[in-house]
Amino acid sequence: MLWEWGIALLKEGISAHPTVVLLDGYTKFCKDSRSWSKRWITNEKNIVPASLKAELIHRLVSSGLSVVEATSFVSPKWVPQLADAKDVMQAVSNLEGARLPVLTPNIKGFEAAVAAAKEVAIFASASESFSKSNINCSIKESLARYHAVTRAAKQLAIPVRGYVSCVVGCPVEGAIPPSRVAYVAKELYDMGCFEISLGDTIGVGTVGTVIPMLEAVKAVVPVEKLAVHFHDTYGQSLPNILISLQMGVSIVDSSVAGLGGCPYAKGASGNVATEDVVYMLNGLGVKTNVDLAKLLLAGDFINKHLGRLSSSKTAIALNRMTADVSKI
Ligand SMILES: CC(C)(COP(=O)([O-])OP(=O)([O-])OC[C@H]1O[C@@H](n2cnc3c(N)ncnc32)[C@H](O)[C@@H]1OP(=O)([O-])[O-])[C@@H](O)C(=O)NCCC(=O)NCCSC(=O)C[C@@](C)(O)CC(=O)[O-]
Repeated sequence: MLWEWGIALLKEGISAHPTVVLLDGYTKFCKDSRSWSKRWITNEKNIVPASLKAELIHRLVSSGLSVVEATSFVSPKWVPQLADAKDVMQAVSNLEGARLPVLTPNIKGFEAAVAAAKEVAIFASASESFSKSNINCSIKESLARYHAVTRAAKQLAIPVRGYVSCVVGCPVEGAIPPSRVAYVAKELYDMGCFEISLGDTIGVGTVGTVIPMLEAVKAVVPVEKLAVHFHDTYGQSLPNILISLQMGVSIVDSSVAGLGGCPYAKGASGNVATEDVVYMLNGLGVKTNVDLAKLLLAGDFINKHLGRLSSSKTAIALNRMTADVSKI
């Protein structure tokens, strides 16, 4: 009974937002943070050519994803793999049908980005230690930096998304108080971010810890402005997403083939695989506008080039099935 109620709530809740915006947060695996491969790519020895990144972005957009993060404008000293942001944006400049935001950690990155991007994202943390290791400054300093970015973006009418990292746990500090997450989320929202993505960066969150975190944030930021961003280190992303949807969140970050994993957050694995999220939402009758078959092909494409296996259970199962069918 409860479950039917939950599903009904879910459908009703989501039908208010007919398409769950799946932010495929890591197509920008060139240069920065949010690339579902970024960390992947950051850890990748060989530089992945801009043309390959652009091809993947094209494939993801053609699968129906409405937002594909394309790249980031950060220090190449910090993330050498992401030094071709401009080239990637050039290669996707006439791509229609999806928003292609880029990550910028400061005004320098923003100024470089505006020549090529129509939307940017800034990223703060609820953990002091992760803020330091990730963007080399305290939470307070990062918010001051981001005020400069959102002011500049407002003048140019460029939308800014805000991320809060380590919303459940931090590799150094352990559990993060929901009140701290709410504080950072509200600061980013109040300075003008149109959306706040809540990142369980090291994937330690469970339904039991996601609920209080979301309750604290929902008290200070409208739930329709919230997104969730789960890493799948302990395999808890899908239940965490489900409870988030039931609590009114309707924007889910994910990464094709489950790529990702942050070099600045020890032990962080890849993001939840977009294929698995889409499969779950399809099963719930939630409209996503994503063509799962095309998404699988995009995942196969990048995995082949990167010489890795997919972390998506859906991709593994469907690929095995087609292989079995082809044997008949
Ligand atoms: C923020 C900094 C730059 C501070 O790094 P810093 O060393 O403190 O910066 P700086 O101001 O001292 O500058 C150092 C050098 O970098 C240059 N520089 C300075 N800024 C830029 C820029 N934007 N673009 C290009 N170059 C830049 C600057 O010009 C200078 O060049 P030099 O004079 O030495 O030749 C650095 O820490 C950085 O780039 N960090 C980003 C690292 C990163 O990509 N982290 C992963 C993000 S993923 C994430 O946060 C999680 C998320 C969002 O996905 C959600 C989740 O899972 O939680």
